[in-house]
Amino acid sequence: MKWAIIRFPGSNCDEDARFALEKAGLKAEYVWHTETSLKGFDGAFLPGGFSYGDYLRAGALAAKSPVMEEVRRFAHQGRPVIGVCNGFQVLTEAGILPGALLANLNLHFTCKEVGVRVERNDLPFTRLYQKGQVLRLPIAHAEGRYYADAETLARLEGEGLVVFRYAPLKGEADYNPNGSLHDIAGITNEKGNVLGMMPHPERAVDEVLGGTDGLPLFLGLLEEVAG
Ligand SMILES: NC(=O)CC[C@H](N)C(=O)O
Repeated sequence: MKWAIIRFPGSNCDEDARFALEKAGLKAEYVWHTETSLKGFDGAFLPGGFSYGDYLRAGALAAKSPVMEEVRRFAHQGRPVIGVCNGFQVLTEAGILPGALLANLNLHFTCKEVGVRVERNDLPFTRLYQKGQVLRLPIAHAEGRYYADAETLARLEGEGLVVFRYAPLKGEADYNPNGSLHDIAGITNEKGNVLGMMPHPERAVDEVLGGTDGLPLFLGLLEEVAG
């Protein structure tokens, strides 16, 4: 299974994404955002970073890149698409996932480890986790506050599209790092083939990085093909 790691001007987690995918045994290649075809690829990974310097709104300009039409096609065809951090922002700005990522409530760039609860494990991305398991993953963002209108939120909850929620690691009361509604850290689409999340699983795939809780997400993608 070959993954396209989409590079926008200002992407900075592209190499981390490649490291994680390859560590899990998957093939990955970088694809510049001006490409109009993802022929030969099975999945698309939109990495974190500051595409277009986060001008206008994080992800807003990258969402208009030529390659995004292909990413949209992948999403509709049921192929796996993952957007992490800035990648999640791009997916919402492109309308591929609902809602928006607003400025953190504290108005600070927040870089720390957080608890992230797995809400469903019937997706390729989460099949190797237990439902209810709390992962320790890093976040690093200024615009990570998940927001959606009441109707969209009700639909997300009603259809079980919330995949990850911020949760206490050690019983702390202030576990939601950015003010996301319903503590939402990651969502999927109706088909369950598109994942957008603010925490960085690709930065938690080796003890030397401080933890390995992100690795099963990538290993799960491998199982999908093997199984
Ligand atoms: N690591 C990231 O992708 C975070 C950057 C992101 N554009 C932000 O909201 O700050």
